[in-house]
Amino acid sequence: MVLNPVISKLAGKLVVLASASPRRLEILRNVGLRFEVVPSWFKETLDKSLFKAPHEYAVETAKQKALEVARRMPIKHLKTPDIVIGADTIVTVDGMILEKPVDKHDAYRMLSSLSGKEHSVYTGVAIVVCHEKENEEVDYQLIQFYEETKVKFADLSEDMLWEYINSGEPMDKAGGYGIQALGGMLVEYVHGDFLNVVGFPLNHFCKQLSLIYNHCTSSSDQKSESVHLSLNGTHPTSVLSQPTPNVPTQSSHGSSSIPKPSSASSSQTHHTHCSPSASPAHKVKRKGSDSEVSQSSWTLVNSLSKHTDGREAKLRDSENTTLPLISSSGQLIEHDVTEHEDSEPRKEDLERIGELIDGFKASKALFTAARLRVFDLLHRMPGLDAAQVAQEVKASVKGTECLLEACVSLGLLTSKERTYENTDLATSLLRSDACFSLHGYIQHCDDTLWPLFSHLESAVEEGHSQREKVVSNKPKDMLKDAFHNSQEAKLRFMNAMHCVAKVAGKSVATAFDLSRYKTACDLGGCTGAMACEFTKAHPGMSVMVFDLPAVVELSEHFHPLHSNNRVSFVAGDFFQDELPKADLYILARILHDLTDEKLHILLSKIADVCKPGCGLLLSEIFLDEDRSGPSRGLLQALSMSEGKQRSATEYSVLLKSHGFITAQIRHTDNLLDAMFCIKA
Ligand SMILES: O=c1[nH]cc([C@@H]2O[C@H](COP(=O)(O)OP(=O)(O)OP(=O)(O)O)[C@@H](O)[C@H]2O)c(=O)[nH]1
Repeated sequence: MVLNPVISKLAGKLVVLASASPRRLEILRNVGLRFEVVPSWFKETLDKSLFKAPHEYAVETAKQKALEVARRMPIKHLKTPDIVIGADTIVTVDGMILEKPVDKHDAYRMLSSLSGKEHSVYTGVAIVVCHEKENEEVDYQLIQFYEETKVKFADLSEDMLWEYINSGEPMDKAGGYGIQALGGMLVEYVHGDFLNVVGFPLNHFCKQLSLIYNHCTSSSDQKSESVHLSLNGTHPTSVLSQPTPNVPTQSSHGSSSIPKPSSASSSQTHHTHCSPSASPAHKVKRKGSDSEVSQSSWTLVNSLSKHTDGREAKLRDSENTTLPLISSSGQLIEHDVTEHEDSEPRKEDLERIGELIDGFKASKALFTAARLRVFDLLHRMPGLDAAQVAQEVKASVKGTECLLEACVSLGLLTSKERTYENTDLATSLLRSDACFSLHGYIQHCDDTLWPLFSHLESAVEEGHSQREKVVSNKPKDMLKDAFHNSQEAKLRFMNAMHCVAKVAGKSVATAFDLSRYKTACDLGGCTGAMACEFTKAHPGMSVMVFDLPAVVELSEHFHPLHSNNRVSFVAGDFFQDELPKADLYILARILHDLTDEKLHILLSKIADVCKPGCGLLLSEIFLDEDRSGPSRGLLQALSMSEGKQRSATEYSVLLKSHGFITAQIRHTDNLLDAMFCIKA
């Protein structure tokens, strides 16, 4: 990165964008920053009246978004990021703070209050820098700032206002407009950073990064010094908090201190608008026990499963001496990790490789425990010991004990005095009767994908799926495979699809404002789980599930969906038969598995039946534009038979060739992303 060397300084670091905003993602990705997106779960409900100035609210919200992700990741993702970036954009006019409209009337209220006037757009940004220390603690340092841009709107007629609102664009945008798209037509002038209005003040951000990486934290000693100072309860006076001679002057807002809203964070935090400051550190201590969060003392004691502790201990041993590897013939190879390298391998590299090497063992341990219904059992009868579990699941005591211990190390179970209980994760996702159970999908992975992946080498050599090696019959299509088998196999396959639709359905169904559509058709909608989420999210909408006759026949096994009278089932083959008429078509997890030829046949059929203004909602895993992730999508491609994985732009281009214009894209942080297109 020539333009901004500091971006390249982040290469190799785990940078996390704590935001679901596709615009922030695009702004940062466009400058070559490599990062993961982990949207924040922080609810934007801080009491605005507690803030002296609106930008303080934006900064505090950005901070809470970033900290929530920084705290969650070590526990839920079992990895600690190096940097977490949070942001919050607000619009202020006539003393009011405008966020995203909740519905069309709210959008009308906002846009009419902006008509003919100048307003301010503030984006607050928080950068949380995480430092993992030798003693298994994580120190958090916080740099926060904001940027203001002034925007003047033209006078807006009622017709213009409603046309704009009905385009759907205002709904996920601060102040109810998107300056980068149709909303740009409403704007007379912009004073300040344009990208700040779009959601991220890139220039100011780069300057702050440069302060962190070029001037302030050149040595790890300095970093830890700042932590100890802040933990002593004093205001941070670390290097990060000292304005350096090179601190750029960003704007004329002068300095501001962060007030004390609901969290205790502010009590020790004083920041100037222009200079980066170290916050009182959040100190994370890893324990094998439940989490304990003490914000008031600015000390967070997070729980990490024994998994992390155990794994790190093992890696540290191997780091010093040898890395044990298992050869394909099963022999232990003592491999001197330093033998062929000039420099010692980095701890995080060893950790990453260790995770990859052991990944298959972890998957199979999970599959086996799920198959034996260990999580169901421990939900019904928590606190059993290994012998009792073994008796219930009809397995050996020795094998069961090993499996239970492995599950504890993976964060699926907890153990106390050699008795076992489910973790929250197991309770919510692994019990077969949980509302968001992935049990059926796990079974499918074990039954179908596991054998397929055992032939991966041949698949790579030959360039096609090895499905014929793992199913007795020849057809390559997964659904048809299932339908050539027993009823039980068909139901198992449907159950796998059902699980994914139930877990991802709400995120997909609520990703866009679809209130204008009254009838939808979910093509290949299987059990109707996704359709059901659409009817829940859109009270005025009815959804037809269009799927093969055999699927429709078996769908009644998936109660209580059939009690939802806004979900109906129509039997047919979308390649052969006429498609039902609807205002909105849903294609969830369909396109990635089709050949180009089939895909164009299907899209042409949808385009033919769609009138202008009809919607098409596509839900798939969207690959990063440079195809560097997410791994989930790229790994799935390894087992796909005919289709391919695409980025959001690739899907957009494909749909455009059939007359569908992409209106919005949503990276949901759930199992599936979503794209909303309108027939031109
Ligand atoms: O001209 C534009 N103005 C604003 C936007 C987009 O508006 C939203 C602002 O909302 P917020 O800061 O709360 O961010 P979210 O989208 O909810 O994502 P988080 O997960 O970060 O909370 C933001 O997406 C801007 O990009 C715009 O697009 N144009």
